[in-house]
Amino acid sequence: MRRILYLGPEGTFTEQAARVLVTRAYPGSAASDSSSDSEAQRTAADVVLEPAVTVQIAMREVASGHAEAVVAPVENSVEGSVPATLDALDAADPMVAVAETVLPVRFTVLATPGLPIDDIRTVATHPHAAAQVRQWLAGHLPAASIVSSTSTAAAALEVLEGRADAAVTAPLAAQRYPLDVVATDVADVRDAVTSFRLMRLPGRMPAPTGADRTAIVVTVDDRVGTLADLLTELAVRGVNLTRIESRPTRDRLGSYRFFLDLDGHLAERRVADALAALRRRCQAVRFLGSFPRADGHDPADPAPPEPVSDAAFAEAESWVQSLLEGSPS
Ligand SMILES: O=C(O)C(=O)C[C@]1(C(=O)O)C=C[C@@H](O)C=C1
Repeated sequence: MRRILYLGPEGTFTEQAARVLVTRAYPGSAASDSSSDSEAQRTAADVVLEPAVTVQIAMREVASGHAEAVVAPVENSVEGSVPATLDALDAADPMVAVAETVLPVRFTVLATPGLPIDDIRTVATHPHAAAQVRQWLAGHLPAASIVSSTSTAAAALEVLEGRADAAVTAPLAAQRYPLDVVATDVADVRDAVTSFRLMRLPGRMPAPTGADRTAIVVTVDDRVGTLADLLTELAVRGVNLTRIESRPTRDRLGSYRFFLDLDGHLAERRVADALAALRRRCQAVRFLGSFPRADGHDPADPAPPEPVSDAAFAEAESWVQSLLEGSPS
């Protein structure tokens, strides 16, 4: 039985994402049974979805071989990267992403059964969720203070256990926990989305699709122009940077690692060549996976410019080879 762990408990946005990703990454699995009330939810194809308390715990389980993969939130369009996931990833070397999905994020507010709205004094939720409903809370529950929880479903559990009056949750939580629904479809920013990735130990990489993403994390020297040099290596090879996020290395003040997302697949020459250049330039480069982009291929996306196409790389390499062999072509 292959265990796929997600940020739990049951009823998180991450569970919703895990169901999408598992179906995609493990064809033949049917991860759509949301009616199951068992802790570990069985799917077909020997895959079982299981909640974990934190992403860090889930990644440790994968690293130790006790679980096959983990699904974690990576980035939200309103609040940015999810630091807990980046830090867990940093600690869980090696771990690579093989699939991603993007979900619309609209919240449901749940409360202690029978509690009048005016009596709600504490609202529990995940910090990323809190940041997406601040205006709504100020308008509808101005007297309530926000209590931080490890996930939106953990917040629902806190209400169930009497440690908070209300919780800002994923819609799925309303099906999983016997709480009163105070409001649905809550979001300060209407079209907010969060991206999630399925990550596992390195193995067979997903094949290039023409619309892929490559993730890496780099450690650079603290000197003038180091970041500019790094970005230049990407730019000259026509590699588009879609995200750059710094996280402290935790060694000392002012020391950072950079998480980068690039358009393209490691199997494309320009991407491989750029990573090789970064390997020469940076203190450390860690590969975090090449996988199909959730948004698929945008027909408006231009193909890589001719000087950095795979064909151009191959032609130039065989020209250099011909020089080495003394028969210039
Ligand atoms: O708490 C959850 O339900 C999660 O899946 C986590 C998470 C996040 O980390 O951003 C996922 C989507 C929403 O943006 C809010 C919370």
